[in-house]
Amino acid sequence: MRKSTSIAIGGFDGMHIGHQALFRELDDNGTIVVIETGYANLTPDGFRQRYTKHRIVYLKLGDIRHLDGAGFIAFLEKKFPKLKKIVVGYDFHFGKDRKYSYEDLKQLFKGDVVVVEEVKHNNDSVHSHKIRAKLQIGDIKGANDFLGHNYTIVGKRVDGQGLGSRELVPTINLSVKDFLLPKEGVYATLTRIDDEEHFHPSVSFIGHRITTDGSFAVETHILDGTVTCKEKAEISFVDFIRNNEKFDSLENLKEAIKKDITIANRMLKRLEL
Ligand SMILES: Cc1cc2nc3c(=O)[nH]c(=O)nc-3n(C[C@H](O)[C@H](O)[C@H](O)COP(=O)(O)O)c2cc1C
Ligand SMILES: Nc1ncnc2c1ncn2[C@@H]1O[C@H](COP(=O)(O)OP(=O)(O)OP(=O)(O)O)[C@@H](O)[C@H]1O
Repeated sequence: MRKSTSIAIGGFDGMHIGHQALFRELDDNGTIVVIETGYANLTPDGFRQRYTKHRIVYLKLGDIRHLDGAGFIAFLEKKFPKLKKIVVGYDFHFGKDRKYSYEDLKQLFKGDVVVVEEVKHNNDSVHSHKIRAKLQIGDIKGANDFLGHNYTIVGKRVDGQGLGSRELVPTINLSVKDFLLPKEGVYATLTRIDDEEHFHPSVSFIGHRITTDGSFAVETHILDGTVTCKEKAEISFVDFIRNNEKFDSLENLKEAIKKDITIANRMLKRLEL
């Protein structure tokens, strides 16, 4: 923090293409200042770091929300004594009742204030809350376009019913905390197991297993061979395949899963072209 000469400020949940436009304005000693609201569920915990090479510093909203414009600048200058440049987006607001904007920053800060113009995709303004809404309706492609990367979650391996490998297909079952889960259904995905470097093509299910025991599960079936997962896996969503369904028999579920596998293979193959 002592060395930081430029900072970008915001919530930055998702690290989407709008956020990345701000980061491009940072110099080599640039720091991303995340104001933590407690609502981050696209990139919770330390997950934002994987989407940037810049250092990230976290500030609690409660520590700064009471400050007025001058107080906020004084706070930043104390924290970053070498600060020369502040980067924010066109709609950045801060302080009590979000009363202050980039205009105030420009008036109060002695250095440069860079205001990044609205980043849009297909004429639609990119924002974290819209990405959440897209995931909740299963619009993976739309979410990924806004993110500029595949939406990715991490989970701890847990035991399943054991039914998959006996009667259907083997799956890695995951317990996922803190990440927003896309709507219930079946997805073409890429899965990284434990600390492996590469991702496996996979087909994943999120939802209540209404055909079997009714309980909620996040599971992934690996398409390129037999694997062992010790601790954790990471699922990267590529496309939506179908809704969660209740089948009359395990046979019918098995048939549906076979079709899912064919569709997932086709969707994932397109990536290699
Ligand atoms: C590709 C795929 C699609 C699935 N689709 C459904 C579904 O539509 N409805 C459902 O109730 N369960 C579905 N499941 C979950 C199965 O019910 C689950 O894998 C099975 O109960 C075995 O669970 P286990 O891994 O805990 O043994 C699906 C699983 C996979 C891998
Ligand atoms: N589409 C965008 N174009 C340009 N700047 C943006 C865009 N979205 C966010 N920013 C800027 O990035 C910083 C972080 O903003 P913030 O965390 O509020 O992102 P957001 O995507 O707007 O989130 P939410 O949807 O939850 O409001 C702010 O300085 C904001 O002005």
